[in-house]
Amino acid sequence: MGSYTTGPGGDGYNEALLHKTILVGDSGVGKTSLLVQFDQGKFIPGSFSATVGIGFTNKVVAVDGVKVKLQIWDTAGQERFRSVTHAYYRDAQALLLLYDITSKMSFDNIRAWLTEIHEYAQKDVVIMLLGNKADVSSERAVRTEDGASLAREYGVPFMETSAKTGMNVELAFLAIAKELKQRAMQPLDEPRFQIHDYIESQKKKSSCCVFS
Ligand SMILES: Nc1nc2c(ncn2[C@@H]2O[C@H](COP(=O)(O)OP(=O)(O)OP(=O)(O)O)[C@@H](O)[C@H]2O)c(=O)[nH]1
Repeated sequence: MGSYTTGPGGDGYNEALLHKTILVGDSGVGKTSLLVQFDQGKFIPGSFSATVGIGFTNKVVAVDGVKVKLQIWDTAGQERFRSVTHAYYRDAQALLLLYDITSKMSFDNIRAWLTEIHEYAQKDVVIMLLGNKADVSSERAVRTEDGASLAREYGVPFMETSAKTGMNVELAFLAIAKELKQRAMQPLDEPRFQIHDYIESQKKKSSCCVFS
C-alpha cells in the first residue's frame, strides 16, 4: 500500500501516489466499456472486439481535497490470456470484478474468479463486485438480490452498473478511491471508512441507483 506525500500540489491538492486497480471478469461483461465510460464519459456501441492482453489508463479522482491517482488495468477476459493477467494481480490494490446481468454463466463464474483472486492477489486487496449491463433489463438473467447475496457471502461491496448509461460507474471508482485513500492516510484513532455504508448511502441519494 502506498503512502502519501503531504506537500501541496500545484492545483491546491496534495500529491498522491498511484493506486493500481484491475478490472477482471469473463470476456464480454463490459470491462473495457466501463473504463471508457469512466475515463471519457461515453459508450461506444457496436460490435464487440475482445481485449487482447492488458492495458492501462491513469485517472485522477479528487477525494476530500486529495488527489487519488488510479492506474486502471483493463484485462482480457478470455481464458487464453489468464496466465498473463495473473501476473498483474500481485501489485493490485483494488480489483473490480464484473459479471453481466444478462449472462448467468458470467455470474456463475464469479466464484472461480474469486478463487483466482485469493490465490494471486494481495490478502488486503479491495474487491468490489459489479453486475454490469443493468440497462438491459429485458434480458436480465441474474437477479439483483443474487448479486447482493453472493457479495455478502464473500464480504465484498456490490452494485449494479451500466457502462452504457453511466449508472453507478463513477460511484464504483470513487468508492474504491475513497477506500484506498482512507487506508493510506487515515489516522489509526479515527473510525475506519466503511465502503459498504458509503455505497449504500450514495445509492440512496441518487434516484438512478435505486432498484425496485
Ligand atoms: N447494453 C450494454 N452493453 C454493454 C455494456 N457494457 C458493455 N456492453 C457491450 O458488451 C460488449 C462487450 O463489452 P466489452 O467492454 O468489450 O467487454 P470486455 O469485458 O472488455 O471483454 P474482453 O475484452 O473480451 O474481456 C460490447 O458490445 C459492449 O458494447 C452495458 O453496460 N450495457
